[in-house]
Amino acid sequence: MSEPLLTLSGVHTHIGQYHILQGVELAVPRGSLTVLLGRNGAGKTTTLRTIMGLWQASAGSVTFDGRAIGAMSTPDIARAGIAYVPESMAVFSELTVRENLLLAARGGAPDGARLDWIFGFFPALKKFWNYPAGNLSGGQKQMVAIARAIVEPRKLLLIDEPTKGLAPAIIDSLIAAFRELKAGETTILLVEQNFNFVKNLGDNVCVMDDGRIVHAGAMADLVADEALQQRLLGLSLAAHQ
Ligand SMILES: Nc1ncnc2c1ncn2[C@@H]1O[C@H](COP(=O)(O)OP(=O)(O)OP(=O)(O)O)[C@@H](O)[C@H]1O
Repeated sequence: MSEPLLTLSGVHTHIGQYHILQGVELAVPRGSLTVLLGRNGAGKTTTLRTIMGLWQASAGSVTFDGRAIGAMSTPDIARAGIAYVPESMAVFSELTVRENLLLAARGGAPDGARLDWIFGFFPALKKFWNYPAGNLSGGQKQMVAIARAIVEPRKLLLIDEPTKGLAPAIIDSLIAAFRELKAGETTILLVEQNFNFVKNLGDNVCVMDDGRIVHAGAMADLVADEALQQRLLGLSLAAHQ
């Protein structure tokens, strides 16, 4: 088997005086969609922010595509091929959808074929192309945020809870978009609390609790084992079904 695209080994992260990540071990295989599940406050967002260099790990290593990225700056990590879609949907409200995407394209104006591909699963973006992004609904803003991350090919997408607050029809278009991305060889690390959304989408699953990975395996194995689901996800399932 080839080396994972991303590996976290013994990663500890402190935020101020708080010891949040406590030895995270995580491997994201190339071309896979890996889901990071866990209850509120488990450390999922902190893991993504640590990978992105927004928090500095106090110990351990982060390796991406064969390079140690733990000491690199966030812009350098982005240039290395990682895109991050935070939970807060990073869009520029005053700018149009078009301008939001143009700004995200580092290599000049986005390729027309790529835009058509994005419009294929997010038609609303074409419709509201010249509207300020701030006027869009929450689901549409989420589409803009994801479109910004995929406007150019990236090796790895980090996506934090994309379904939060979204209507089922929009969740369906997100599922289609993630399937397409995966088919196009983009590796995805997806933080979610909505098990129903990810159970047919993820190849692998990691479950976090108290700043550590407490389970890692194939999603199909977790889906087939209700006792394990209950043990690992009882709290979050009860809260989110
Ligand atoms: N800026 C911060 N200052 C202090 N503590 C923080 C900060 N950000 C996160 N934490 C704490 O770190 C812990 C992990 O938070 P994190 O956001 O990583 O969890 P999460 O698993 O993503 O949770 P959720 O599903 O609720 O988003 C929590 O106890 C949280 O209160």
